[in-house]
Amino acid sequence: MSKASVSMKIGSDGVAIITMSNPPVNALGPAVIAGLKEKYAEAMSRRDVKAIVLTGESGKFSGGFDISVFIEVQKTGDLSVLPEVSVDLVMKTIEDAEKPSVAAIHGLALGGGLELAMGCHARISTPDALLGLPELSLGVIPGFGGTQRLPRLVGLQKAIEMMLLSKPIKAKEGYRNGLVDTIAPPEELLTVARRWALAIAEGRKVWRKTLDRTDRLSALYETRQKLYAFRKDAERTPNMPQNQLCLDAIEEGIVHGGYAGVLKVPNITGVGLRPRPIRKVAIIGGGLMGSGIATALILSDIHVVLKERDPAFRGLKTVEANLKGLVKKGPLTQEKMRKALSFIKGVLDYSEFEYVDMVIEAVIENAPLKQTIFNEVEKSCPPHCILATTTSTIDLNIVGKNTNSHDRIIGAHFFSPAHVMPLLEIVWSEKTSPQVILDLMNIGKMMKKVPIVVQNCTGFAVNRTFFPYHHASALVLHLGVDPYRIDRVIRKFGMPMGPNQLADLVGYGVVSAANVIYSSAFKGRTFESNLLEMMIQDGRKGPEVKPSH
Ligand SMILES: C[C@@H](O)CC(=O)SCCNC(=O)CCNC(=O)[C@H](O)C(C)(C)COP(=O)(O)OP(=O)(O)OC[C@H]1O[C@@H](n2cnc3c(N)ncnc32)[C@H](O)[C@@H]1OP(=O)(O)O
Repeated sequence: MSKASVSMKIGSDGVAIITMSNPPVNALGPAVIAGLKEKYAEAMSRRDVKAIVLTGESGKFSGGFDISVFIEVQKTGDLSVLPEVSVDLVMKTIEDAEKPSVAAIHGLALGGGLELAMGCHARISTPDALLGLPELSLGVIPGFGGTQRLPRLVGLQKAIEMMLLSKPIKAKEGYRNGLVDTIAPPEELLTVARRWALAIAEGRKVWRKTLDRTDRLSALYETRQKLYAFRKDAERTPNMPQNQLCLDAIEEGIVHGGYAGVLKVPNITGVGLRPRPIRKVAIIGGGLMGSGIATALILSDIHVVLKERDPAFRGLKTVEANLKGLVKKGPLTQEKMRKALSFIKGVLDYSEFEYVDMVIEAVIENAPLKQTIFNEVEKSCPPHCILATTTSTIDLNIVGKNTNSHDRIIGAHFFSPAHVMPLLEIVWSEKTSPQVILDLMNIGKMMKKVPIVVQNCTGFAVNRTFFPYHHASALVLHLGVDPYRIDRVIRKFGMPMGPNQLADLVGYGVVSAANVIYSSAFKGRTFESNLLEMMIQDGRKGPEVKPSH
C-alpha cells in the first residue's frame, strides 16, 4: 500500500485544495491526521490563501478512521500507534480556523471522514456519494464530534437514525435534509467547491460553524421526549452500550451546547486541575429558587440539607411537589422520586453544615442579609467547602464582604424553576480560585445544566442583557400600553413569555430588589418606573414566595 499523505495545491484564486491520500479509501491514519494538521497550519500562515477546499484522492473523500490501526492495537495492545485524535482535530484545525473550509465530497465520506466534512463550513458533494456514521456498528461512537454536529445539520430524528442504524445515505438525500449544501457532478465538484469557499471568504456566502447552528434543533422539551423514546428503544439492546452512550453524547451536545464536553475556560480547564467530588450540598433558603436547586441536586444523586427558618419546612414540600410534577409529566418514575427524596433533609440550623462540600445561599436579593449568612456559614463549614450565592445581580465582593474566604466564593445563578431551566450562570471574581470554578462547572454538568462562565460585575451577563429589555417594557407600560398587549407582541416575536408575565412568575419583590441594585450601578442609564412598587404596596407581589431561609 503506497504511503499515506496529504497534499496541498494553491490556486491563483487563493483557494488551497488539501487532498487526503491513503488508498483504497483515504482512511484517517496517523500520517493523514498529521498531514492535515501540517497543511492546515501552512494554509493558515500563507497570505496567498483565502480559503480551503478539503477533498480525497481517487474519487473518494474518506472512509473514516483507519480501522487497521484499531486492529493493530487489538493485536499488540500498543496504544502509541493511535494518533492524537482529540476533537481539536476538527474543531481547532478546521471549524475554528480563521479561514473557511469547504468539503468536496465524492465516492464516500464515512465515520471520521464525514465528521471532518461536518467540521467544514459547507459541503459540496456528487449526488451518489455515500455519507454515514457507521461507528456504532463497530462498537464505538463517532469520535470526531459527529454526535454534536450531525443533529445540528439534519435534525435530531434523522441524526439518531443514521447513527443508531449505522446506515449511510446518498448525498442527494443529504442535500434534502441539510447535510449537503449543494450537489455537483463529479467533473465540476472542485470548481463548485472552490467558488463556494471563496464566496464565504469574501462575505458573499454565510460563514457558519456547524457547532453554532440551532436551526434544525427542536425545543428542548421535544428533544428530551425524542431522546427518551430512543433510550427506551435502546434498552432492548443492553449488550450494545454504545447506543446509550451515543444518545448521552447527543443529549450533552444539544442541552449543553455544541462545545459541550470540550468546554474551554482559559486557565481553568486544560491546566491539570481535576474537579473535586461533591457528595453533600447545603442550601440556605427553601423558596422558589432554593427548592428548585434542591430538586435538581437530589435528582443528580447529590445529598442535600435544606436549611429553612420555618419548622413547617415549606421548601421541602415544594421539592416534593416539584418531583410529583415531573412524575406526572414523565419521564420521572415514582421509584426515582422516592430515591431522590431519600437524598434530602430539612434542617433549621447550621449543625449539619460540618461535612458539606458546597453551600448554596438562595435567599432574597438583600446584600446585608447575604453578608450575614456568609459570615455565619464560613464558621460552620469545612475549609474546602464552596460558598456559592444565587444572586442574580449583586457583586460577589459585596456578598463576601464579611468573610475571609473570597477564594471560595462564587456565583451560581440558576434560573427559576431551577429544576427545569438548563442555564447556570457561573460567576467568578478576581479572587475566586480556579479549582472552585471548575468544581462548579462539574456540578453544573452533573445537574445537566448549561454552564456559562462569566466574570463578576453587577448583573453579570444574563441580567446585563435582561434589564435593558425589561426597562424598555417598563417604559412602554409606563406610557399606558396594556401589559398583556406588550407580552403578546413579545411572544409573537418569539420569546417564550413576555416581560410582564416573567416578572409575575419570578415575583415582583425579586425583580424590584434586583432593579434597585442594577439601577444604582448604572445611574442615568436605566428607566426608573414606580409601577412595580405601587403594585407591591398594593399587595400584588406575584406568586406568594415567603422568605424561608
Ligand atoms: C473517528 C471516529 O468517528 C471513528 C471512525 O471513523 S470508525 C471508521 C468508520 N468507517 C467505517 O466504518 C467504514 C468501514 N468501511 C466500509 O464501510 C467499506 O469498506 C467501504 C464502504 C468504505 C468500502 O466498501 P467496499 O467498496 O465494499 O470495499 P471493502 O469493504 O472491501 O473495502 C475496500 C478496502 O478498503 C479498506 N477499508 C475500508 N474502510 C476502511 C477504514 N475505515 N480503514 C481502513 N481500511 C478501510 C478495506 O479493508 C478494504 O481493504 P483491502 O486491503 O482490500 O482488504
